[in-house]
Amino acid sequence: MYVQRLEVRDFRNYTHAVLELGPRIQVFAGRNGQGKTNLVEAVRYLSVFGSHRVPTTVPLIRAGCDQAIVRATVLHEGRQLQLDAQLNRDAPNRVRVGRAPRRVAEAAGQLATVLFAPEDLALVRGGPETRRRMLDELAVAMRPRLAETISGYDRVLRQRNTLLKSARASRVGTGGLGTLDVWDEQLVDLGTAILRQRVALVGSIAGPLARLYDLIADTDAGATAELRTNTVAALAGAGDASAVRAEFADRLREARPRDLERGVTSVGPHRDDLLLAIDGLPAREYASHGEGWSLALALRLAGAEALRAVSPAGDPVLILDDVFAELDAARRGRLIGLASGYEQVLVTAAVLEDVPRFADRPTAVVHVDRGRLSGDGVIVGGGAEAVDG
Ligand SMILES: Nc1ncnc2c1ncn2[C@@H]1O[C@H](COP(=O)(O)OP(=O)(O)OP(=O)(O)O)[C@@H](O)[C@H]1O
Repeated sequence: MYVQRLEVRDFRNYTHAVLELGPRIQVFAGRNGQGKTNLVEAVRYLSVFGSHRVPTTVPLIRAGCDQAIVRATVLHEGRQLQLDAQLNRDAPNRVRVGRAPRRVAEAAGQLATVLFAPEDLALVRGGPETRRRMLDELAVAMRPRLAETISGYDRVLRQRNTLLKSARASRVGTGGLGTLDVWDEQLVDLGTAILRQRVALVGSIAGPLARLYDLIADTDAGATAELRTNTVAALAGAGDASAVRAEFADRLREARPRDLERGVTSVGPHRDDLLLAIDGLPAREYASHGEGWSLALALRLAGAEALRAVSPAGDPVLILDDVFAELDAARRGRLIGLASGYEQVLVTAAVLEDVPRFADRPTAVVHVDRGRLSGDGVIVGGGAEAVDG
Protein backbone atom coordinates (compact mmCIF):
# COMPACT_ATOMS: atom_id res chain seq x y z
CA MET A 1 0.00 0.00 0.00
CA TYR A 2 1.06 3.56 -0.40
CA VAL A 3 -0.10 7.09 0.32
CA GLN A 4 -1.16 8.63 -2.96
CA ARG A 5 -2.13 12.06 -1.74
CA LEU A 6 -1.53 13.89 1.52
CA GLU A 7 -3.19 17.10 2.62
CA VAL A 8 -2.54 19.02 5.83
CA ARG A 9 -4.23 22.17 7.08
CA ASP A 10 -3.05 24.07 10.12
CA PHE A 11 -1.01 21.05 11.09
CA ARG A 12 2.21 21.88 13.02
CA ASN A 13 3.97 24.62 10.98
CA TYR A 14 1.86 24.08 7.83
CA THR A 15 -1.02 26.31 6.82
CA HIS A 16 -2.14 24.28 3.82
CA ALA A 17 -0.14 21.78 1.82
CA VAL A 18 -1.17 19.13 -0.68
CA LEU A 19 1.22 16.52 -2.05
CA GLU A 20 0.93 13.75 -4.60
CA LEU A 21 3.08 10.85 -3.50
CA GLY A 22 3.80 7.60 -5.26
CA PRO A 23 5.04 4.04 -4.89
CA ARG A 24 8.63 5.14 -4.57
CA ILE A 25 11.30 6.45 -2.27
CA GLN A 26 10.10 9.86 -1.25
CA VAL A 27 12.63 12.16 0.35
CA PHE A 28 11.70 15.27 2.35
CA ALA A 29 14.81 17.41 2.47
CA GLY A 30 15.54 20.68 4.21
CA ARG A 31 17.52 22.29 6.98
CA ASN A 32 16.77 21.51 10.62
CA GLY A 33 13.46 22.67 12.03
CA GLN A 34 11.73 23.31 8.68
CA GLY A 35 8.87 20.82 8.89
CA LYS A 36 10.15 17.54 7.44
CA THR A 37 9.26 15.40 10.42
CA ASN A 38 5.95 17.23 10.72
CA LEU A 39 4.95 15.80 7.32
CA VAL A 40 5.78 12.20 8.15
CA GLU A 41 4.15 12.70 11.55
CA ALA A 42 0.95 13.60 9.66
CA VAL A 43 1.13 10.34 7.68
CA ARG A 44 1.84 8.36 10.83
CA TYR A 45 -1.07 10.09 12.55
CA LEU A 46 -3.51 8.63 10.04
CA SER A 47 -2.11 5.19 10.77
CA VAL A 48 -2.24 5.09 14.59
CA PHE A 49 -4.12 8.32 15.39
CA GLY A 50 -1.38 9.46 17.69
CA SER A 51 2.00 11.11 17.41
CA HIS A 52 5.35 9.40 17.84
CA ARG A 53 6.66 12.58 19.49
CA VAL A 54 4.00 13.89 21.85
CA PRO A 55 1.36 12.16 23.97
CA THR A 56 -1.47 14.59 23.15
CA THR A 57 -2.66 16.08 19.87
CA VAL A 58 -2.76 19.78 20.83
CA PRO A 59 0.88 20.39 19.77
CA LEU A 60 -0.05 19.09 16.31
CA ILE A 61 -2.50 21.97 15.79
CA ARG A 62 -0.79 25.02 14.33
CA ALA A 63 -0.10 27.62 17.01
CA GLY A 64 -2.97 30.11 17.15
CA CYS A 65 -5.45 27.77 15.41
CA ASP A 66 -8.28 25.74 16.91
CA GLN A 67 -8.31 22.92 14.44
CA ALA A 68 -5.98 20.92 12.22
CA ILE A 69 -6.92 18.66 9.31
CA VAL A 70 -4.93 15.70 8.01
CA ARG A 71 -6.21 13.84 4.97
CA ALA A 72 -4.81 11.10 2.82
CA THR A 73 -5.77 8.95 -0.10
CA VAL A 74 -4.25 5.53 0.32
CA LEU A 75 -3.96 3.13 -2.56
CA HIS A 76 -4.04 -0.53 -1.77
CA GLU A 77 -4.24 -3.16 -4.49
CA GLY A 78 -5.86 -0.72 -6.88
CA ARG A 79 -8.50 0.48 -4.38
CA GLN A 80 -8.54 3.98 -2.98
CA LEU A 81 -9.18 4.60 0.69
CA GLN A 82 -9.81 8.08 2.08
CA LEU A 83 -8.68 8.80 5.62
CA ASP A 84 -9.58 12.05 7.25
CA ALA A 85 -8.78 13.39 10.73
CA GLN A 86 -9.91 16.60 12.33
CA LEU A 87 -7.91 17.54 15.40
CA ASN A 88 -9.65 19.97 17.70
CA ARG A 89 -8.11 22.03 20.44
CA ASP A 90 -11.26 22.18 22.57
CA ALA A 91 -13.38 19.31 21.32
CA PRO A 92 -12.90 15.61 20.66
CA ASN A 93 -10.97 14.75 17.51
CA ARG A 94 -12.88 13.25 14.61
CA VAL A 95 -11.94 10.50 12.23
CA ARG A 96 -13.56 9.44 8.96
CA VAL A 97 -12.81 6.52 6.71
CA GLY A 98 -14.34 7.23 3.32
CA ARG A 99 -17.26 9.45 4.28
CA ALA A 100 -18.20 7.53 7.40
CA PRO A 101 -17.29 8.70 10.91
CA ARG A 102 -15.30 6.02 12.71
CA ARG A 103 -13.99 5.37 16.19
CA VAL A 104 -10.19 5.49 16.40
CA ALA A 105 -10.07 1.77 17.26
CA GLU A 106 -11.90 1.04 13.98
CA ALA A 107 -9.80 3.35 11.82
CA ALA A 108 -6.36 2.55 13.27
CA GLY A 109 -4.24 0.26 11.12
CA GLN A 110 -6.18 0.86 7.87
CA LEU A 111 -3.05 2.64 6.77
CA ALA A 112 -0.20 0.41 7.90
CA THR A 113 3.05 2.23 8.66
CA VAL A 114 6.32 1.39 10.34
CA LEU A 115 8.23 4.40 11.54
CA PHE A 116 11.82 4.67 12.69
CA ALA A 117 12.80 7.94 14.33
CA PRO A 118 15.62 9.19 16.57
CA GLU A 119 13.34 8.71 19.59
CA ASP A 120 13.59 4.96 18.93
CA LEU A 121 16.97 4.78 20.59
CA ALA A 122 14.81 4.54 23.72
CA LEU A 123 13.81 1.05 22.54
CA VAL A 124 17.31 0.00 23.50
CA ARG A 125 18.19 2.47 26.25
CA GLY A 126 14.80 3.18 27.80
CA GLY A 127 12.69 1.32 30.33
CA PRO A 128 10.63 -1.82 29.66
CA GLU A 129 7.44 0.19 29.01
CA THR A 130 8.95 1.54 25.76
CA ARG A 131 9.54 -1.99 24.49
CA ARG A 132 6.12 -3.19 25.66
CA ARG A 133 4.52 -0.29 23.76
CA MET A 134 6.47 -1.25 20.64
CA LEU A 135 5.27 -4.84 20.92
CA ASP A 136 1.69 -3.76 21.53
CA GLU A 137 1.64 -1.32 18.60
CA LEU A 138 3.00 -3.98 16.32
CA ALA A 139 0.54 -6.57 17.60
CA VAL A 140 -2.37 -4.19 16.97
CA ALA A 141 -1.08 -3.40 13.48
CA MET A 142 -1.06 -7.14 12.80
CA ARG A 143 -4.37 -7.88 14.52
CA PRO A 144 -6.40 -4.70 15.04
CA ARG A 145 -8.86 -6.45 17.39
CA LEU A 146 -6.12 -6.76 19.98
CA ALA A 147 -6.51 -3.05 20.69
CA GLU A 148 -9.64 -3.83 22.72
CA THR A 149 -7.86 -6.60 24.67
CA ILE A 150 -4.94 -4.34 25.53
CA SER A 151 -7.07 -1.40 26.60
CA GLY A 152 -9.32 -3.81 28.57
CA TYR A 153 -6.29 -5.21 30.40
CA ASP A 154 -5.04 -1.70 31.25
CA ARG A 155 -8.46 -0.74 32.58
CA VAL A 156 -8.80 -3.85 34.76
CA LEU A 157 -5.26 -3.38 36.04
CA ARG A 158 -5.99 0.21 37.05
CA GLN A 159 -9.18 -0.86 38.81
CA ARG A 160 -7.41 -3.70 40.60
CA ASN A 161 -4.63 -1.37 41.75
CA THR A 162 -7.16 1.17 43.01
CA LEU A 163 -8.88 -1.56 45.00
CA LEU A 164 -5.56 -2.77 46.41
CA LYS A 165 -4.67 0.76 47.49
CA SER A 166 -8.01 1.45 49.13
CA ALA A 167 -7.89 -1.96 50.84
CA ARG A 168 -4.47 -1.07 52.18
CA ALA A 169 -5.65 2.33 53.39
CA SER A 170 -8.71 1.01 55.20
CA ARG A 171 -7.00 -2.24 56.21
CA VAL A 172 -9.76 -4.41 54.79
CA GLY A 173 -8.96 -8.07 55.40
CA THR A 174 -8.37 -10.40 52.46
CA GLY A 175 -11.75 -12.00 53.11
CA GLY A 176 -13.57 -8.72 52.45
CA LEU A 177 -12.15 -8.41 48.99
CA GLY A 178 -14.68 -10.30 46.90
CA THR A 179 -14.38 -7.87 44.01
CA LEU A 180 -10.69 -8.63 43.77
CA ASP A 181 -11.60 -12.13 42.59
CA VAL A 182 -13.65 -10.60 39.78
CA TRP A 183 -10.79 -8.35 38.67
CA ASP A 184 -8.33 -11.24 38.92
CA GLU A 185 -10.44 -13.38 36.65
CA GLN A 186 -10.61 -10.66 33.99
CA LEU A 187 -6.93 -9.82 34.38
CA VAL A 188 -6.03 -13.47 33.85
CA ASP A 189 -8.23 -13.82 30.75
CA LEU A 190 -7.02 -10.64 29.06
CA GLY A 191 -3.42 -11.04 30.24
CA THR A 192 -3.23 -14.58 28.91
CA ALA A 193 -4.25 -13.36 25.45
CA ILE A 194 -1.67 -10.56 25.57
CA LEU A 195 1.14 -12.82 26.75
CA ARG A 196 0.47 -15.48 24.14
CA GLN A 197 0.35 -12.85 21.42
CA ARG A 198 3.67 -11.42 22.61
CA VAL A 199 5.31 -14.84 22.64
CA ALA A 200 4.24 -15.42 19.04
CA LEU A 201 5.29 -11.92 18.01
CA VAL A 202 8.74 -12.13 19.58
CA GLY A 203 9.13 -15.55 17.95
CA SER A 204 8.41 -14.00 14.58
CA ILE A 205 10.73 -10.98 14.94
CA ALA A 206 13.72 -12.69 16.59
CA GLY A 207 15.03 -14.28 13.38
CA PRO A 208 14.66 -11.17 11.19
CA LEU A 209 16.16 -9.03 13.98
CA ALA A 210 19.35 -11.11 14.07
CA ARG A 211 19.66 -11.06 10.29
CA LEU A 212 18.86 -7.35 9.90
CA TYR A 213 21.17 -6.29 12.71
CA ASP A 214 24.10 -8.16 11.16
CA LEU A 215 23.29 -6.62 7.81
CA ILE A 216 22.93 -3.04 9.05
CA ALA A 217 25.89 -3.15 11.45
CA ASP A 218 28.00 -5.30 9.09
CA THR A 219 28.86 -7.80 11.79
CA ASP A 220 28.14 -11.34 12.83
CA ALA A 221 27.72 -10.35 16.47
CA GLY A 222 24.28 -11.90 16.78
CA ALA A 223 21.49 -9.70 18.13
CA THR A 224 18.81 -11.45 20.16
CA ALA A 225 15.38 -10.56 21.48
CA GLU A 226 13.80 -12.56 24.25
CA LEU A 227 10.58 -12.00 26.12
CA ARG A 228 10.96 -11.89 29.90
CA THR A 229 7.80 -12.35 31.95
CA ASN A 230 6.74 -13.14 35.49
CA THR A 231 3.29 -14.31 34.39
CA VAL A 232 4.42 -17.90 33.88
CA ALA A 233 7.64 -19.73 34.77
CA ALA A 234 8.49 -20.94 31.27
CA LEU A 235 7.37 -19.57 27.92
CA ALA A 236 7.79 -22.90 26.17
CA GLY A 237 4.27 -23.92 27.19
CA ALA A 238 2.61 -20.67 26.10
CA GLY A 239 0.89 -22.45 23.22
CA ASP A 240 -1.54 -23.99 25.72
CA ALA A 241 -3.90 -21.17 26.70
CA SER A 242 -5.57 -22.99 29.58
CA ALA A 243 -2.19 -23.90 31.12
CA VAL A 244 -1.07 -20.24 30.91
CA ARG A 245 -4.37 -19.11 32.42
CA ALA A 246 -4.08 -21.56 35.31
CA GLU A 247 -0.48 -20.67 36.09
CA PHE A 248 -1.11 -16.92 35.85
CA ALA A 249 -4.10 -17.30 38.21
CA ASP A 250 -1.97 -19.28 40.70
CA ARG A 251 0.82 -16.72 40.64
CA LEU A 252 -1.62 -13.85 41.08
CA ARG A 253 -3.20 -15.61 44.06
CA GLU A 254 0.20 -16.27 45.63
CA ALA A 255 1.20 -12.64 45.15
CA ARG A 256 -2.01 -11.27 46.65
CA PRO A 257 -0.74 -10.68 50.22
CA ARG A 258 2.29 -8.85 48.83
CA ASP A 259 0.14 -6.89 46.34
CA LEU A 260 -2.20 -5.84 49.19
CA GLU A 261 0.74 -4.72 51.26
CA ARG A 262 2.21 -2.63 48.42
CA GLY A 263 -1.00 -1.52 46.72
CA VAL A 264 0.14 -2.63 43.24
CA THR A 265 -0.24 -5.70 41.04
CA SER A 266 3.15 -7.38 40.85
CA VAL A 267 2.39 -10.22 38.42
CA GLY A 268 1.23 -10.01 34.81
CA PRO A 269 2.24 -8.97 31.30
CA HIS A 270 2.38 -5.29 32.38
CA ARG A 271 5.70 -6.33 33.94
CA ASP A 272 7.06 -7.98 30.77
CA ASP A 273 10.22 -6.83 29.11
CA LEU A 274 11.88 -7.58 25.81
CA LEU A 275 15.50 -8.37 26.53
CA LEU A 276 17.71 -7.19 23.70
CA ALA A 277 21.28 -8.37 23.55
CA ILE A 278 24.24 -8.13 21.22
CA ASP A 279 26.74 -10.95 21.39
CA GLY A 280 25.09 -12.12 24.59
CA LEU A 281 25.47 -8.77 26.41
CA PRO A 282 22.34 -6.82 27.41
CA ALA A 283 22.14 -3.96 24.92
CA ARG A 284 20.62 -1.52 27.40
CA GLU A 285 23.78 -1.52 29.50
CA TYR A 286 26.49 -2.53 27.03
CA ALA A 287 25.68 -1.34 23.50
CA SER A 288 27.59 1.62 22.09
CA HIS A 289 25.63 4.52 20.61
CA GLY A 290 26.10 3.18 17.08
CA GLU A 291 25.23 -0.38 18.10
CA GLY A 292 22.14 0.80 19.93
CA TRP A 293 21.07 2.80 16.92
CA SER A 294 21.55 -0.14 14.53
CA LEU A 295 19.70 -2.45 16.93
CA ALA A 296 16.72 -0.11 17.25
CA LEU A 297 16.58 0.24 13.48
CA ALA A 298 16.85 -3.53 13.01
CA LEU A 299 14.03 -4.01 15.53
CA ARG A 300 11.71 -1.67 13.61
CA LEU A 301 12.60 -3.28 10.30
CA ALA A 302 12.04 -6.74 11.80
CA GLY A 303 8.61 -5.50 12.87
CA ALA A 304 7.97 -4.28 9.33
CA GLU A 305 8.86 -7.73 7.96
CA ALA A 306 6.57 -9.44 10.45
CA LEU A 307 3.79 -7.03 9.55
CA ARG A 308 4.17 -7.48 5.82
CA ALA A 309 4.10 -11.26 6.32
CA VAL A 310 0.69 -11.31 8.01
CA SER A 311 -1.00 -8.02 7.27
CA PRO A 312 -4.03 -8.10 5.02
CA ALA A 313 -3.13 -4.46 4.34
CA GLY A 314 0.01 -5.55 2.48
CA ASP A 315 3.31 -3.73 2.62
CA PRO A 316 3.36 -1.11 5.36
CA VAL A 317 4.56 2.36 4.39
CA LEU A 318 8.09 2.56 5.74
CA ILE A 319 8.98 5.89 7.34
CA LEU A 320 12.62 6.65 8.07
CA ASP A 321 12.87 9.91 9.97
CA ASP A 322 16.33 11.45 10.29
CA VAL A 323 18.09 8.11 10.02
CA PHE A 324 20.67 8.56 7.33
CA ALA A 325 22.74 11.27 9.02
CA GLU A 326 23.55 8.81 11.81
CA LEU A 327 25.00 6.17 9.49
CA ASP A 328 28.25 5.87 7.60
CA ALA A 329 28.23 5.53 3.80
CA ALA A 330 28.29 1.72 3.77
CA ARG A 331 25.39 1.47 6.25
CA ARG A 332 23.40 4.05 4.30
CA GLY A 333 23.77 1.97 1.17
CA ARG A 334 22.66 -1.20 2.94
CA LEU A 335 19.69 0.54 4.55
CA ILE A 336 18.40 2.00 1.30
CA GLY A 337 18.82 -1.43 -0.29
CA LEU A 338 16.65 -2.97 2.45
CA ALA A 339 14.10 -0.18 2.42
CA SER A 340 13.72 -0.18 -1.33
CA GLY A 341 11.92 -3.53 -1.09
CA TYR A 342 8.91 -1.68 0.37
CA GLU A 343 6.25 -0.23 -1.87
CA GLN A 344 6.62 3.26 -0.43
CA VAL A 345 9.39 4.68 1.72
CA LEU A 346 9.18 8.15 3.23
CA VAL A 347 12.55 9.56 4.24
CA THR A 348 13.46 12.82 5.95
CA ALA A 349 16.97 14.20 5.71
CA ALA A 350 18.62 17.52 6.48
CA VAL A 351 21.28 16.78 3.86
CA LEU A 352 19.88 15.35 0.65
CA GLU A 353 23.21 13.79 -0.29
CA ASP A 354 23.02 11.61 2.84
CA VAL A 355 20.30 9.56 1.14
CA PRO A 356 21.85 7.32 -1.48
CA ARG A 357 19.99 6.93 -4.77
CA PHE A 358 18.88 3.40 -5.31
CA ALA A 359 19.10 2.56 -8.96
CA ASP A 360 16.17 0.13 -9.04
CA ARG A 361 13.58 2.44 -7.52
CA PRO A 362 12.45 5.94 -8.45
CA THR A 363 13.24 8.62 -5.89
CA ALA A 364 11.23 11.84 -5.57
CA VAL A 365 12.40 14.86 -3.61
CA VAL A 366 10.32 17.50 -1.85
CA HIS A 367 12.19 20.46 -0.42
CA VAL A 368 10.94 21.80 2.89
CA ASP A 369 11.61 25.37 3.92
CA ARG A 370 9.80 26.90 6.93
CA GLY A 371 6.60 25.00 6.31
CA ARG A 372 6.71 25.56 2.54
CA LEU A 373 7.10 22.78 0.03
CA SER A 374 8.52 22.64 -3.46
CA GLY A 375 9.57 19.84 -5.78
CA ASP A 376 8.15 16.57 -7.03
CA GLY A 377 4.40 16.15 -6.60
CA VAL A 378 3.75 19.38 -4.69
CA ILE A 379 0.25 20.69 -5.52
CA VAL A 380 -0.21 23.24 -2.76
CA GLY A 381 3.06 24.24 -1.15
CA GLY A 382 1.73 25.84 2.02
CA GLY A 383 3.23 28.91 3.55
CA ALA A 384 1.62 31.61 5.62
CA GLU A 385 0.32 33.59 2.61
CA ALA A 386 -1.67 30.59 1.37
CA VAL A 387 -3.77 30.29 4.51
CA ASP A 388 -6.58 32.66 3.69
CA GLY A 389 -6.67 31.90 -0.01
N1 LIG B 1 1.86 23.45 16.51
C1 LIG B 1 2.82 24.12 15.85
N2 LIG B 1 2.53 25.34 15.34
C2 LIG B 1 3.48 26.01 14.66
N3 LIG B 1 4.73 25.58 14.44
C3 LIG B 1 5.05 24.38 14.93
C4 LIG B 1 4.13 23.60 15.66
N4 LIG B 1 4.74 22.46 16.04
C5 LIG B 1 6.00 22.53 15.58
N5 LIG B 1 6.19 23.67 14.91
C6 LIG B 1 7.43 24.11 14.25
O1 LIG B 1 7.86 23.11 13.33
C7 LIG B 1 9.27 23.16 13.24
C8 LIG B 1 9.86 21.79 13.42
O2 LIG B 1 9.46 20.98 12.39
P1 LIG B 1 10.01 19.49 12.26
O3 LIG B 1 10.03 18.86 13.60
O4 LIG B 1 9.26 18.86 11.17
O5 LIG B 1 11.51 19.79 11.86
P2 LIG B 1 12.47 19.01 10.87
O6 LIG B 1 12.46 19.71 9.54
O7 LIG B 1 12.17 17.57 10.86
O8 LIG B 1 13.85 19.31 11.59
P3 LIG B 1 15.07 18.40 12.06
O9 LIG B 1 15.91 18.17 10.85
O10 LIG B 1 15.73 19.32 13.05
O11 LIG B 1 14.52 17.16 12.67
C9 LIG B 1 9.78 24.04 14.37
O12 LIG B 1 10.15 25.29 13.81
C10 LIG B 1 8.58 24.20 15.25
O13 LIG B 1 8.56 25.42 15.93
